[in-house]
Amino acid sequence: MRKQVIAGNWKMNKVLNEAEQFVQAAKNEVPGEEQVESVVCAPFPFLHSLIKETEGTPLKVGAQNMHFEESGAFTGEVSPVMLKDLGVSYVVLGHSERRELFGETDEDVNKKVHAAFKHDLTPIVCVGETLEQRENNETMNHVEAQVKKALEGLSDEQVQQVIIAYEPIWAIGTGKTSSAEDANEVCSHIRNVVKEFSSETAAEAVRIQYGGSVKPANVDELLGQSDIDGALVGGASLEADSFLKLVEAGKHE
Ligand SMILES: O=C[C@H](O)COP(=O)(O)O
Repeated sequence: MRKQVIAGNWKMNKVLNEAEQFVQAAKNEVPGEEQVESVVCAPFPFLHSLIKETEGTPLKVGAQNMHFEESGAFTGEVSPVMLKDLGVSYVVLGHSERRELFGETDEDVNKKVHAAFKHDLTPIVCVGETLEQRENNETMNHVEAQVKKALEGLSDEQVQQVIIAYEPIWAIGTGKTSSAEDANEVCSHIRNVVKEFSSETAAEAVRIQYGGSVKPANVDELLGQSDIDGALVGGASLEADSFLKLVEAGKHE
């Protein structure tokens, strides 16, 4: 049985004081790690403080991006070595906003996934189609290509540890959610892709989240699907109350 992982992606929101207040309110209220994995992926300037604040609690801290190089002349970038040194556990890679707004390619995402494993960070790899691709029935092919490119060169054991977040781009921040059945169909396809690409063991182990306007009102139905193992949540993860409802739902599935 795969453990659900509920990750909040705060994106470029909050100031330090607000971030600290959030984790103070949530860190001892989230269920134990054996029931559900609870993660907040915060902006870089908050990571150090939030990791100190959450030490010894089930609430884990993730980053929203990183460079694939360990160090060097990459002005403005943050390396996996820096994240690991701070105590970061998870890193969101290849979010559609990174791909669309900052030109990240599948090759970049693949290099970042390898760098994450090298530094013992759990990658949350985002894939998903545009509205146009969905309307042209290209969803499955597009998502399949993204998954294969992101996982290229990983060992079977590494694939088992990856978290894949399926986020239809048209559902992000729009209030439009994929129906639970449609989301599950794509997640199930992703699991089959992993099976062909890697192994049945990897396909059984890999966690596949859904993301795109997940909120307390729809999370139960989404997490109740056979191939959805958690959620990557933007807007509804910004308030502790709402985030706690989401992780509570993960516990029940
Ligand atoms: O990473 C999170 C996703 O982009 C979903 O964002 P949203 O929950 O605000 O739609």
